[in-house]
Amino acid sequence: MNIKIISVGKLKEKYLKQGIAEYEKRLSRFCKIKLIEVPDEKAPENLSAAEMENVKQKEGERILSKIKEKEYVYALAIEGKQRSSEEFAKEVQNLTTYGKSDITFVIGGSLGLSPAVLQRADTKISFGKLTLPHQLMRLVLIEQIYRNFMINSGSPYHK
Ligand SMILES: C[S@@+](CC[C@H](N)C(=O)[O-])C[C@H]1O[C@@H](n2cnc3c(N)ncnc32)[C@H](O)[C@@H]1O
Repeated sequence: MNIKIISVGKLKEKYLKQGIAEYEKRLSRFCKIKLIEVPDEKAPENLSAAEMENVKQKEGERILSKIKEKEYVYALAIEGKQRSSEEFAKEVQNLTTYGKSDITFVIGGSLGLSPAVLQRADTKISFGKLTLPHQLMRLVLIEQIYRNFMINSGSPYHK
């Protein structure tokens, strides 16, 4: 299975980098994992609604340029569908059973994902109603992907 995580902006915090590197290492025996960062647009406080849409659109174009047609895309979105970890693990397992072995996760920038990216996505997944910082979201997501493999292999990691 090939897993790709596309996110916006450069990861700055050392503690997040270390956490993500740890899960990347753990995942390497289950799948090929690729983390892609696309440049973010400056988004100062005083942007108009149109300017905010413009930021999302530009970041969205960069995200879309990294997605191939064969990829099954999960857009991370607060308003998406919530799953339990078990449901999420089963869903990903089913995708591979039905021949979808390229799975891509997309995390938006500070203003979220553009309508074009949401439209391209095959599904939207929510990690709850709380807004998580987009950089922290990467760590939360990669841990859940690792958890998927642990659940599917019957490991006691998942209790
Ligand atoms: C700071 S949030 C963007 C907030 C923006 N107001 C929105 O509604 O998308 C940055 C990104 O992190 C991801 N994200 C944050 N919280 C999330 C949650 N609870 N569930 C799923 N994705 C989340 C989404 O991809 C979002 O685009």
